[in-house]
Order: sequence, then C-alpha cells, then structure tokens
Amino acid sequence: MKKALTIAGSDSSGGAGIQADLKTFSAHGIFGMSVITAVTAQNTQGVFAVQDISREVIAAQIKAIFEDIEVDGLKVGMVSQISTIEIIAELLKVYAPKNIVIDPVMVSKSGYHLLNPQAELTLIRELLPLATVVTPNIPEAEVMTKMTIQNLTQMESAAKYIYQMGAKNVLLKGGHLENDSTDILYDGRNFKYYTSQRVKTKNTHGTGCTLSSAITSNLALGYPLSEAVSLAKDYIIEAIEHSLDIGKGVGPTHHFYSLYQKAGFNN
Ligand SMILES: Nc1ncnc2c1ncn2[C@@H]1O[C@H](COP(=O)(O)OP(=O)(O)OP(=O)(O)O)[C@@H](O)[C@H]1O
Ligand SMILES: Cc1ncc(COP(=O)(O)O)c(N)n1
Repeated sequence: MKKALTIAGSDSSGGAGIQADLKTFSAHGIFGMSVITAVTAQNTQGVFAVQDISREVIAAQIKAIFEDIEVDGLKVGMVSQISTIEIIAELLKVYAPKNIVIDPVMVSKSGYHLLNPQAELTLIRELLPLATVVTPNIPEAEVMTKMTIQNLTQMESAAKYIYQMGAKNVLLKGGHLENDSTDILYDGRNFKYYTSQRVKTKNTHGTGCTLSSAITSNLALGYPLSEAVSLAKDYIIEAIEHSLDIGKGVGPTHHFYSLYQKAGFNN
C-alpha cells in the first residue's frame, strides 16, 4: 500500500486541513499520515482560535515518521509561523521525499490569516524550491507575485513568475475567478489547462486542501504530474458536486465511496 503524509493544520470541523487530507488519501486507497502544525478551532462559519504546535514537536513528528516509514507522497498545507516553516524545510532537505506538493495556504475562506503575514516571504524562500508542484489560489498568487490576477492571461504571467521563484511546477487554481473554473499548470516550458464547469454551491470549504491531497495521492500512486492533476480535478469536481450542507456557513466537500472505488483501491 502506498503511503502519504500531510503536514498541515487541524480543522476541528473536518472540512479542510489535516482532516480533508486524510479523507482524500483514504478515498484513493492510500495509507495517510499526519504532522500537525497547528490546531484550529473552526467550523463552517469561521476560525475562532489557533494554537501553534511548537517547532520541537513538529520536528519530532516529522522524524518519527521518516525514521520508520517510507513516504511516497507528501503535502504541506497550513504552516502558520516562520519557525515552523524553517524546521519543515530543514527536515525535508534531510529526508528528501520524492513527491512534494506545497499548498501555500494563507487566508481561510472565512478571512482568517492562517499564515502569519510576516512568514509569507519565508514560505516562498524556504518551501517553494522543494516543491514538485506548488498550488496557489488566485489571492495567494497575488500575494506571491504582487500582481493583480483577473483573467487567464494574468494567471499565465503569475504562474511564470512563481515558477521563477523556484517551484519545479506551478498549478495556479482559478476557483476564485468568475465563470468556469480553470486551473493552469506551468512546467517552465508549457501551459496545460484544466477546465470544468463551475458547480453552483456555497459549500466549498476545503476545496484547495482536497485538491492538493488528491494530487499528492496520485503522485504517490505513480502517475506523472499532468495526469495526477487531471485525476485530482475529476476528484474535486465530484467532491464539490456532492458537497454537504452541514452547518450554517460554507459546508465541506464530500469524499464518498464511489470516489474511493474510482481511485483504484487495489493500487
Ligand atoms: N464552484 C466550483 N466549481 C468547480 N470547481 C471549483 C469550484 N470552486 C473551486 N473549484 C476548484 O477547486 C479547486 C480548489 O480551488 P480554489 O481556488 O477553491 O482553492 P482554494 O481557495 O485554495 O481552496 P481552500 O481555500 O478552500 O482550501 C480548483 O481546482 C478549483 O478550480
Ligand atoms: C487547518 C486549515 N487548513 C486550511 C484551510 C483552508 O481552507 P478554506 O480556505 O476552505 O477555509 C483551513 N480553513 N483550515
């Protein structure tokens, strides 16, 4: 069985963060493991408190896994503080896992700064060069590039800019633009476009986490990146189409059994 690791924050309401990642790994028939960087108190309506996990305990979690278990794919989500980012980068250089997906989580859908704004540059400097692929959404790409992004041409320029910051591949997600939802993948030479119709729902809590952990799963299963992204797009669309009207705010995506079957449990 393939094994994947998520280094991210805990979402008490189960829609995003570590919880979304582990559900996605399971739905792909992958054994999921976690390094928790922060515990958040949140639900479909907002984030109410955050406790950052210490640098020492984050390091101990990473070492405990890598000293014992092979990691076929890894994703990094919410990292919150400069010291957290530094220790993660340091240890990823030591253990050098094959497939690293960096989801540069900055601000939650409800507007809470999950990444300390002072740590943005550290994330770019320390984590981007380690990424097999980095998966910013439009607001994150705007922070990283200081560009305004309102259309596909501007998305392409931003993807090129982020590539030059050191990521081997950039998947710029278009979920925040109007009309169809198009994500673009840039490998330093060519663009690939992944377009799907926009699902009309308010329940998109955790879409970015789900997409990046689906990509991680597919890379762990051995798919090349462009196929890993394409399969992950199919997965996120179904998960959004079947999203759950749980709670009073933005409900979560749904990882249900037929996705699990489709993802090929026998791998
Ligand atoms: N309403 C929608 N219909 C179809 N696809 C969507 C919709 N919303 C988002 N997506 C897709 O979901 C994926 C995640 O994109 P999005 O831009 O929402 O990420 P995100 O903002 O990082 O998510 P989050 O902050 O919830 O983790 C992308 O592939 C995007 O195209
Ligand atoms: C722990 C954690 N990680 C990531 C997100 C981003 O997800 P969203 O933008 O859907 O709130 C979140 N809300 N919580």
